[in-house]
Order: sequence, then structure tokens, then C-alpha cells
Amino acid sequence: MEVMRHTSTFLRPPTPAADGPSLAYALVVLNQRLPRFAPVLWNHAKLRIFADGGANRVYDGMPKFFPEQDPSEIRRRYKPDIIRGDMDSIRPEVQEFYCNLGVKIEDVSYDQDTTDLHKCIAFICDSTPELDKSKLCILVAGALGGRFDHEAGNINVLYKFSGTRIILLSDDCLIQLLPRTHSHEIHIQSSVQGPHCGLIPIGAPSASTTTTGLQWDLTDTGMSFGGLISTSNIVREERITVNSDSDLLWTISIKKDI
Ligand SMILES: Nc1ncnc2c1ncn2[C@@H]1O[C@H](COP(=O)(O)OP(=O)(O)OP(=O)(O)O)[C@@H](O)[C@H]1O
Ligand SMILES: Cc1ncc(C[n+]2csc(CCO)c2C)c(N)n1
Repeated sequence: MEVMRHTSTFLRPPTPAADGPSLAYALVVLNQRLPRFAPVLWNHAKLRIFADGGANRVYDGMPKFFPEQDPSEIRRRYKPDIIRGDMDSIRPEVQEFYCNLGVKIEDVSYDQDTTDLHKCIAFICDSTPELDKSKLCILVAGALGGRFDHEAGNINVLYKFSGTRIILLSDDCLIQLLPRTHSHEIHIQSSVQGPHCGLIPIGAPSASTTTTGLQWDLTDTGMSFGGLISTSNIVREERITVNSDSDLLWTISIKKDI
């Protein structure tokens, strides 16, 4: 089975050597408090999208990371490529500010069956040539730690777009899908993440999962809700491997001091 490799170099300031030619990042900002490392994510991204009320969060929150600088200068610096959603949460003055900067604002409120995050991911996938899809990685800021229906909707997007690398982020942790179609090698950036981690069979039970590099490794172990799921596990090695017959969510804590 083909190996899929994962690293979280996007949590550290970009250096030409670290990102290399391997992945092209896009950033989606949701309507939740900006993670403290949002400027670092921004600098990694080649495409930046605000999901509806996510625009308010950047407008209000980015200047607070740079208290010595002029807020409107910061707002102009952190200008998105597009704002997309059903536009019922973006404040009128925020919409006007970005509109005056020439930002495209796309009202897709005719669709009340998919979330704003779904609409943003669909936009990124549609605008990425097929050839570049395997190199695309979408970072989603503010996806966790709020309303549970929104969190579940955000996780569902990982499953709906399971062929695309998508990483949900909060201040405290990240979540990504490990598709059963691959075996997985996760490289831990121990200066910015860990040691707490989990492997969660949220979409369907797993009859057999095998890992290496964890304190409580699984060896051809079954996992299901109502039975065993791996929470409060600890990364023990720099390289973790995961093989499973089922799609799993991988989650790892993010260090408080980054
Ligand atoms: N409390 C939250 N927790 C997690 N994700 C959130 C939360 N609030 C918003 N989001 C994410 O940000 C996106 C944009 O948020 P926004 O508030 O603009 O959506 P919305 O469609 O107006 O939500 P609703 O009408 O259900 O309150 C949502 O699609 C969701 O992915
Ligand atoms: C069964 C079902 N439940 C909820 C909604 C509502 N809904 C889901 S996504 C969305 C857009 C939010 O920006 C809205 C309103 C629906 N359509 N179908």
C-alpha cells in the first residue's frame, strides 16, 4: 500500500528549506477566535479564504497580534483572495472594508444544505488543477472548540473531501483524516506539537488498526465507539506509523508556547 507522509511544518515560521516543493497550502479562516499562530499559517498559504463571519475574526483579531502597528495597515496586509459563504455573519462595515480593497465577495446563500466551510473547500478544489491536487493541503483556522454542531460539520468536511489533505486547527490541537486507502507516516514536530494524541474511528468502526511510535500502540486492534477508541495517547517517537482498515481521525495537541 502506498505511504502517505504527514508533517506539521506549517506551525513553524516558513523557511524555503522546510516547505520545499512538497506541499502548497491554502488557508480557510472560520468564524471563531483566531489561533495565536494565525500569522504563521497565513505566511505559509498561497491562497487565503474567509468563510463568511471569518472575515470579522481577521478584521478584529489580526491587529491585536501587532499592538504597536496601525490596525488598518494590518488589515490591508492580511487581505484574503476571496470571501465566500452565505453572508449572514459578516458585519456590513467589514464587508465594505474588504470590498473597497477589491476583494471578491461571493454570496452563495442559495445553498442552505452545505456549510460555509464546505463552500470554501469546494472553491479551493475547483480552482486547483487536477495535477496539483496531490500537493494541496488546506489549513482550516478556528474549526474546533466552539459549537458542537459546527465542529461536527467541520469534521464531516474531512470525509466529504477525503481525497484532499485538510487540517482542522484550534489553539489547542489539530485534526486530520487518515484515509484507509494509504498507510500513514506522521513526522512529529516536537517543538510545536504533542505529546498528547488520539486515533478516533469516527465514521465507522475499525476491525484492525496497527501503530508504531505511540505509548499505547495498537496491534491489529479493533476500535469503535462503545468499545475502544484511542484517546489520551502519547507520542513516543518522532515517526509514527498507522495502518488501518478504516478511515481514522488523527489528532495531536499543539504546544501552548508557540
Ligand atoms: N462555534 C463554532 N465552532 C466551530 N466552527 C464554527 C463555529 N462558528 C462558525 N464556525 C465555522 O465557521 C463557518 C462560518 O461561520 P458563520 O458563523 O459565518 O456560519 P453560519 O452559517 O452563519 O452559521 P450559523 O448560521 O449556523 O450560526 C461555519 O461554516 C463553520 O465551519
Ligand atoms: C437536514 C438539514 N439540517 C440542517 C440544515 C441547515 N443547514 C445545513 S448547512 C446550512 C448552511 C449554513 O451556512 C444550513 C442552514 C439542512 N439544510 N438540512
